[in-house]
Amino acid sequence: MDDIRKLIVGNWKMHGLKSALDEVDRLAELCSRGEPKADILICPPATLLSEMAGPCRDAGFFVGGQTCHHRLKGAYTGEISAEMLKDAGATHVILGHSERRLYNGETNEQVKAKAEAALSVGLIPIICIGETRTERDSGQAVAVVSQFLAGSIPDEIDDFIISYEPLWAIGTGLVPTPGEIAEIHMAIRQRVGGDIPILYGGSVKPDNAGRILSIANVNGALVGGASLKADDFYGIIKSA
Ligand SMILES: O=C(CO)COP(=O)(O)O
Repeated sequence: MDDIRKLIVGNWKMHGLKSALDEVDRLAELCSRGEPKADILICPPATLLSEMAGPCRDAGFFVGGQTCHHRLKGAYTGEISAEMLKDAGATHVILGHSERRLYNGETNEQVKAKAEAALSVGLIPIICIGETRTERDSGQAVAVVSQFLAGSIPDEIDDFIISYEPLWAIGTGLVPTPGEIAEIHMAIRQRVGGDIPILYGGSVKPDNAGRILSIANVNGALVGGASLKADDFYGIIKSA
């Protein structure tokens, strides 16, 4: 559905010391010059979440986590629970990002359990899915994405967000053609129904955001590198 309000998400990944709060101030200043037509969500490292929640709320931005544990509490050294994210001011949590699937071995089953934990405390999960270059080149992109969807979305929920992030487009400057994005987003739309926002992620920049965000069933963007500097991120927000 193209009448879903666009959502532009900044995934800061493992970037950002306290000095990054200046970028939030700068973004707030840029956005205050004109009413943004998109919702804005920043997902900083967990260490910055509490401190960023206040300034973000004042500026009308949401803040979110980058992952959470599937249990709400317990003896899990180094982990962070959905409830802790919520307590720190988060409204959303990114789950199943390909970097976590790759480096932390996250499976669809774990992503699904994490999404259930997030939903149980009122956080909106942003579930990431996407194919590798090899899978795309062998014509399996739609099938791979469908498998991710079938495996990682909890049953009977209607408050979640999907982000399609082809692995080969993350941090590479490569972007699928509009037709390729449209095909995958349509396949996702058919699976999740009309009201679920579907984001695109992977090398979204100020100079290609307008083109990407105008593709059917693209309801927003999940932005990595270009979300770290307020001016770049605002360039994307403006395109929405
Ligand atoms: O992984 C991404 C967002 O989650 C995309 O990262 P880039 O925008 O740096 O390609």
